Amino acid sequence: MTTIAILGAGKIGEALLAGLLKAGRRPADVLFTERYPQRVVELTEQYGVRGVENDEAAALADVLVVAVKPQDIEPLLDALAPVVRPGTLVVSLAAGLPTSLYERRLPAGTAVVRVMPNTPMLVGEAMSAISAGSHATAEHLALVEEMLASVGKVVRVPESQQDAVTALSGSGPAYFFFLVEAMIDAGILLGLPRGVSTDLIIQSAVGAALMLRDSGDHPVLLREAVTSPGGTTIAAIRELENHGVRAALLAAIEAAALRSAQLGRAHEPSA
Ligand SMILES: NC(=O)C1=CN([C@@H]2O[C@H](COP(=O)(O)OP(=O)(O)OC[C@H]3O[C@@H](n4cnc5c(N)ncnc54)[C@H](OP(=O)(O)O)[C@@H]3O)[C@@H](O)[C@H]2O)C=CC1
Ligand SMILES: O=C(O)[C@@H]1CCC=N1
Repeated sequence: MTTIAILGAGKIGEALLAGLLKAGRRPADVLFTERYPQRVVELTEQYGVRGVENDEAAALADVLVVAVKPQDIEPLLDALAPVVRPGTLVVSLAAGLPTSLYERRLPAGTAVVRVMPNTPMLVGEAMSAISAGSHATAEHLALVEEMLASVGKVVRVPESQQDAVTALSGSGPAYFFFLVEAMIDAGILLGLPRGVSTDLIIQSAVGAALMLRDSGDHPVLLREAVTSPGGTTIAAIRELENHGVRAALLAAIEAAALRSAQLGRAHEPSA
């Protein structure tokens, strides 16, 4: 069985850890690293997996999944470079960081696959996009695809599209949580108890998400089916358009993609 080490078991690293175990991977086949001993204890107690140092992970694992913040990548790669074994596959989950950065800093020929996942991995509903670095083979891509398919959906994209993917599905869950939060507040404004408002909105979000996924209908058709002539929905839609919500989403997602590209540029040799 392939041994996977997750380097940096924070929010997305833990989501992957939990998702892999939930999908049936044996705790003995999953390792993680973390900076603080207390976090190591917590994760070990919760998941029954072993916390190790980064150099030990490099010695033991077939796949090293890098899940630290882009700002923490340089010291981690410095620590890994002398200990990464030939044949190890490095999988990057970090926003913005190109595979060329890893290839420059790790031993020549290291196979790297860049992945942009999202936190619904925790419930087996991740959306992950994967791209091969220049030394990653079809087998490497297939291995990463298989690993991520156990915790959600996977698509293959050219690496040049990863900043856009990061802005859409990487950050995407946050936009939906933000909308839900605002809609719950609208219920409060209308005088509903917070618990009732929360139940109404979350179940509406779940129902709408399932219709989007399972009906095969375009979102416009689904929205039109809710929008009765002279009714309540069109009164709300007019306000959303008046307040530029569509334009705000375009601008917000464009800003996220630009930030992803900027995070990558910060690690270019001349930067
Ligand atoms: N959160 C998300 O929804 C998504 C995040 N990502 C990407 O995943 C990466 C991690 O993000 P996220 O999980 O949110 O961040 P977190 O800060 O929650 O997780 C990163 C973890 O790595 C630890 N860490 C840092 N350096 C080391 C090291 N050298 N060795 C071991 N552990 C280390 C951090 O410790 P400490 O707390 O001490 O800093 C932290 O616990 C980022 O690159 C991000 O772009 C990708 C898709 C979605
Ligand atoms: O906000 C971030 O930078 C990370 C990457 C995608 C989602 N969270």
